[in-house]
Amino acid sequence: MEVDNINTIAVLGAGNMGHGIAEVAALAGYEVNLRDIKDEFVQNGYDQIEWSLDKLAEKDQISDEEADAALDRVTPIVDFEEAVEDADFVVEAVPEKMDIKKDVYGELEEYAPDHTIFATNTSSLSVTELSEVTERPERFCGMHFFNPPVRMQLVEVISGEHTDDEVLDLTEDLAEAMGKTPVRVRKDSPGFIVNRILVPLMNEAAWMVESGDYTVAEVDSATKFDMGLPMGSFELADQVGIDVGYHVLDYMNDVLGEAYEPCPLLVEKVEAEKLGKKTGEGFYDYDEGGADIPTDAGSEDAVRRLQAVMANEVAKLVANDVADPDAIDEAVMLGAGFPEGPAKMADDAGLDALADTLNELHDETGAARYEASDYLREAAAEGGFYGGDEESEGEEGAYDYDNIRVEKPGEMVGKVVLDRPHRMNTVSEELLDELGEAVEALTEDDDVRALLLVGEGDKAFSAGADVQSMAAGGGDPIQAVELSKKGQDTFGKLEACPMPVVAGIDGYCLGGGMEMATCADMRVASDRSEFGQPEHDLGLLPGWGGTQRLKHIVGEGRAKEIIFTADRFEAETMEDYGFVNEVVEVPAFEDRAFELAADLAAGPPIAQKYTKRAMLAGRDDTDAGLEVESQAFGHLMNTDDLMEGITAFMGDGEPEFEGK
Ligand SMILES: C/C=C/C(=O)SCCNC(=O)CCNC(=O)[C@H](O)C(C)(C)COP(=O)(O)OP(=O)(O)OC[C@H]1O[C@@H](n2cnc3c(N)ncnc32)[C@H](O)[C@@H]1OP(=O)(O)O
Repeated sequence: MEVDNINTIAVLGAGNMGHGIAEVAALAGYEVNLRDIKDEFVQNGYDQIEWSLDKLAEKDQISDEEADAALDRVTPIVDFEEAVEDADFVVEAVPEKMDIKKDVYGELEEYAPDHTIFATNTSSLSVTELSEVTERPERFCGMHFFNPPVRMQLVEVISGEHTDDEVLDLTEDLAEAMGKTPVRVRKDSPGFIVNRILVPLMNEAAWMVESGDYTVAEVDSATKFDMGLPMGSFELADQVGIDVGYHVLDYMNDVLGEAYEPCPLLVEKVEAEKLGKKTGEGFYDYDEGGADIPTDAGSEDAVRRLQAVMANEVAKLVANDVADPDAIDEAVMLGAGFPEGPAKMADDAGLDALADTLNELHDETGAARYEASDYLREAAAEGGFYGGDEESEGEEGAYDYDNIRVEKPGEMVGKVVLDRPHRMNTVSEELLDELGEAVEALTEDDDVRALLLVGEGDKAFSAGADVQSMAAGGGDPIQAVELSKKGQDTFGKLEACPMPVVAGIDGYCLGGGMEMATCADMRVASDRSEFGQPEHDLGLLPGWGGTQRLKHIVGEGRAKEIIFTADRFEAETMEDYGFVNEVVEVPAFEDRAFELAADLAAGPPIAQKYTKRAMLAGRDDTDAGLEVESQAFGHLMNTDDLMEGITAFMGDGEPEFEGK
């Protein structure tokens, strides 16, 4: 079966995950049978879908017509046979109890057509064990969505022991057709990828406090502000539910052994029913304002310990062939919002140092959880999980980055894609470094004569500085000055790049993202794009050149309006203000942005370079600009490009400039 043969999807269970998955499937154009055991359950799920679709339409993420059409595709059903008899694919999302799920599969096998694929949305149970209840274990896999499915990009596609590869391929195709990013989990291993990293992290946080060496505030400050993770470890445990984390850990403990022994601190919380946010109290008291994490209570020791434990989990997953480091990193960034994956973080920290930390803790405590996996040392000897190959040449020659992609789509265009769609292509320090390097390398690349700068995905060009990784600086003023300078300098490279630069903007273009786009020579935007400098709303100012560069494009009055109001502006308004050169409807946007870049790439490189240089030099000093202009005018007299241009003009042809 191919993904195109899937028309009807049955979603079993209309709870939080079930109705969310049904919504995603309906939005992707599938007929969806949403089934639960009682009318009121299934109706409640249906109402939630309606509410969520309305919200998407309110936010202009879909049109009213698309919302209505998606809802029309969902049929709420209680009768089991009716729900599955015409289903090509079934996603089961009933409660996380082995017995309940097994009963459901018994019934499902009875009524589902032979060709139907079964996928369980379990986050913690064995896919293999569930598959063995059915008569089609080879057409059974895990399809683990994250909560809420409509917003979370990641789907872990898990192979059971008997699953056919074609079934995994098809399930990945289906996840992509639903607009999600699938990550393959090659083995049915407890916690799969994301929970396998997060749950031991929470457990280690608890052991650190249990040992008396750290407080909750110190561990959470280290996690959130030193490591830059979206939440403190305890804050995360409270958010997920301490009981949920505990049950996954308990299962890991059963299957994987002593290294996953739950910390007594977690057990105490579960026994006292202080389960986190949902019960009003966990590690934090939510009647008293919840998590209030100090920005400066972390320490290098605490960070190293948490990183060492995560690195050990990465090593075990890789050694056991569950997933590769890049799949682990992608899954954890998409599923847990980490700014960087745990394998990359561990490589940066140094695997030998992390293994030493584990050894020291093991010597001190004798606890199995600190036994370093053999593979951790092996990977260290090979230069890291990525084998020290981060600098190696990728398909596009030397262009191999983590936060951006460089492509050469032809016609002498160098395309730079801001590639952090899981975080709205926000700009981290690493992204700045990579962008600066890429602009320099592209400038030297003979195959490239114009740059096209775009954002990955359809949500954002860039939503600005990554506030989370900015907070990871712990609010240090000196570091912030340096960060501001780095952004100014990097975008300055774009501005001073001798080639024409086009920014292709589709979606949000905010804060630092707008400051980056300001440094392009021309801006093409889709009609759904929104612009703004929201920094004043955060008590900041546009510190990557926004106070200086924007006014040269829109004038000081408009620049002040944009910065002081911190409002969001539509593409057409920004066209009126002179910021956007051209607004294009969404379907035509990509082609038009490329076409403009390709047009500019066909222009005379030397004249273009000097034009940019003269205009930049003349920005604050017209005489200096005029001087550059006249000198450049003289230089151009001596170029082959001038002859080519004039000959083509006389002969009525198109010039072919060579930059000579
Ligand atoms: C010197 C330069 C300074 C600056 O640039 S300061 C930053 C300026 N930028 C902003 O203030 C924009 C902040 N973001 C927003 O206002 C909203 O987001 C949007 C309007 C862009 C989108 O809203 P919606 O569609 O409702 O999505 P969502 O749930 O808010 O965001 C999706 C995920 O993206 C993360 N995110 C968005 N912007 C940033 C950011 N600037 N820094 C870090 N993360 C960001 C969110 O947190 C969330 O993540 P999760 O799904 O994990 O909850």
